[in-house]
Formats: sequence, C-alpha cells, structure tokens
Amino acid sequence: MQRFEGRDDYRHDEVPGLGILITNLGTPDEPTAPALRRYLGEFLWDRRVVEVPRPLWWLILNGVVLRTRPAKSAEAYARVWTDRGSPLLYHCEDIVENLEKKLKQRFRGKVTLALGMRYGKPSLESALESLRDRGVRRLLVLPLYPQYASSTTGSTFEKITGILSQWRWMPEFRMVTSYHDDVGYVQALANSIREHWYRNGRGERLMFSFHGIPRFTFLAGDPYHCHCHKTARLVAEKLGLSDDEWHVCFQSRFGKAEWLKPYTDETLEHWGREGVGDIDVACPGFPADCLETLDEIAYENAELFESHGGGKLRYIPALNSSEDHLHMLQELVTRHAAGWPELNRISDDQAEADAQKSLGLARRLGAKQ
Ligand SMILES: C=CC1=C(C)c2cc3[nH]c(cc4nc(cc5[nH]c(cc1n2)c(C)c5CCC(=O)O)C(CCC(=O)O)=C4C)c(C)c3C=C
Ligand SMILES: [Fe+2]
Ligand SMILES: [Fe+2]
Repeated sequence: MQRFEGRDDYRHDEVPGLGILITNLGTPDEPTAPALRRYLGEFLWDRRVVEVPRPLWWLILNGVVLRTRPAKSAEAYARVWTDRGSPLLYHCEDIVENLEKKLKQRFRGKVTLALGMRYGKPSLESALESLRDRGVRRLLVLPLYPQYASSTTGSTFEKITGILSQWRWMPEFRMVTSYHDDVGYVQALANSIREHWYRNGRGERLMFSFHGIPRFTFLAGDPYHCHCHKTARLVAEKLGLSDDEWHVCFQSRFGKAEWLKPYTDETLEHWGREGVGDIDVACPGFPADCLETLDEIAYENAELFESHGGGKLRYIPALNSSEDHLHMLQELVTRHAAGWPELNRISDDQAEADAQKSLGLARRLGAKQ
C-alpha cells in the first residue's frame, strides 16, 4: 500500500499552475431531516466548533442534538430552498464562476479556481484533487470568512493541511486568514448600504449583525470579536455615521453557554418594545446569503421585531456576486498571489520563440553595423 497519494504522470514541460481554492462552511444536500442529520453530524463533531470533551459531547450530540435539531433545521432550510438548491451553495458557485473569468483575464489564463465546502459537498478533498488534476502546484486558499474565527477559518486550515499532508508532491501553499479590514471589502459593504438607503429610504437605526461564537473562545484568544467590531467601525466611518447611528450585535447562538453579546434577537425585541420604527440590518460576516441571513434575520428576526411593536426590519442583501464583491475578491487574490513566479513565467515554447526573435534581431542589427 502506498503511504502518500500521488500521480505517476509527471511531465517535464508542464508549467506549474496557480490554483485558487474558495471555501465556505457548507450546507445540507436537501432540506430534509435525514440530510440535516448527516450535515449536522459532520459539522457539530468538529472539535473546533464544539469544544466539549469528546465522550461527553458524543453522548449529547447523538443522544439529544441529532434527534431533535435536524427536523427543526430542515423546516428553516425549506423556507429558503430554491430551484438551484441551498442559497449558500449557489451564491458561492456564482462567485467562483465569475471570479474565475476575471482572474483568467488578469493572469492571462494561467489560473484555475475551485469551490470546496468544509462540511458536505463539494468537499475540500474533491476540490483539492480537481486542482491537482489541473496541474496546480501553487495553491492559494481563500475562505469566504472576512473575520477570522477558530471555528471557521481555523477549522478550514486544519482540514486542508490534513488533506495536503497525505499528498506526495506538496503544493506551495498560502491562505488568506482574514480580510475584515480590507479597503475594497469595506468599500463594497458601504456601497451596498448606500444603495439600499437610496432604494428604500434610510431606517431609524442600522444594525450590523454578525454570527456569534461562544464567549469563552473569545476570552481564550480568538480575534473574531475584534475583527467584527473593526469591520463595522470602518464601514460606519465610510458612511460618515456618528457613534449612536450604528450598532453591532451577534446572532445564531447554539447550545447553553454564553455567546458574544449583545444578542441580535434580544436587542430587536427590546427595540420593538421601545417602539423603534423601520430599521436596516446588514450582516457583513456573511459574504454569501445563507440560512442565517435569509431565514434567521430576514424572516425570524424580522417577525420578532415587528411582533414586539417595531416597524419593518429591512435586511440588506449580502455582497453575493455583485460587481463590487467580485472586484474586491479579484484584488485580494492578486495581492496574496503576488510574487509567485509563474504569473510572469514564460512557457518553454514562448521562451524558444522569444529567443529566436531576439537572435534574428541581433543578426539584423549586426548586419547593419
Ligand atoms: C460567519 C461565520 C460563522 C461562524 C463564526 C460560525 C460559528 C458557529 N456556528 C455554529 C453552529 C451552526 N451554524 C450554522 C449555520 C451557519 N453558520 C455559518 C457561519 C458561521 N458559523 C453559516 C454561513 C451558516 C449557514 C449554512 C447554510 O447552509 O446556509 C448551523 C446550521 C443551521 C442550524 O441548524 O441552525 C449551526 C448548527 C457554531 C456552534 C459555531 C461556533 C462555535
Ligand atoms: Fe454557524
Ligand atoms: Fe441560525
């Protein structure tokens, strides 16, 4: 048995390819309880997602969570499911397809992209294999998580390096671990909020709602909380807002532990009771719309706010495959891939043609002298 994976089709004239692996969390195959059980079983068994001792967590996960949550989550997924499947998946597919077109133009075709999900399909294994099959020897990983968290970015790093460590021929490897203060990302978010205000008028309040993480992981050194606050502050500055005109909250609590506060749902209930009118909610931590934005914010939390006496909750869509988003991703990738030689490398054929040309030129010049 071979210990490491490899291929025996080495070609001496092959130009080392540049591959960009775009990743995200992943999503179930269909909005049904069995599909949710498979998806949540893989997701929630990740020791970076749930940091509870394994034997105890195995009992809770299999004895309680996977018996109750799949059916409830399946109902929520059914509300946002489309002809193209899960919104998270098709938005990511669109981003990758359009970004690949842009990058191929910029790098004169010498780049190839793949989408891989941390849980579910398309898997990171299959995405990495497809890049390897296309001759990728230099790999840049870009997880669509602007703010670093151990449970998302850290988990993706762990999984990818685990897969690569089984390869015989390792690619050169780089990974974007966050872009929460990237100028293009901040500008794209500010533009999308301005556009929303232009179309719908400006609400009484602007909330930035980020996915939460357990508070103890923040206290143990996760930079996620600081990254979220910095993104929100930079976007608010771009919009020229004063401190009392914007608010940061955290959504999507899971389990019994305390999570980052203030909680989005509690804040909205409170605002509703205060009689706040129409409000705008942006979710900058989600570059692609998904269950957490389309259902939790735009449906569940909107209902919560309105039923407690608030006005309308207007959700500002994620950047998805907007031109601003694609442009900022293109710039981000270009900067992170800088200095990798094959971007400027001349292929052997081209080098031969260039050599003949300059030889001919030298001869002609020589003849004239
Ligand atoms: C944006 C970054 C995310 C962080 C940080 C994050 C942490 C985190 N999430 C859970 C538990 C769940 N999250 C679920 C869905 C979900 N989470 C993110 C992103 C982050 N999660 C996304 C993009 C999605 C949507 C996926 C989709 O298919 O649309 C779910 C599943 C849905 C449900 O049953 O509610 C769970 C569970 C934990 C425990 C955690 C940090 C420790
Ligand atoms: Fe999550
Ligand atoms: Fe949620």
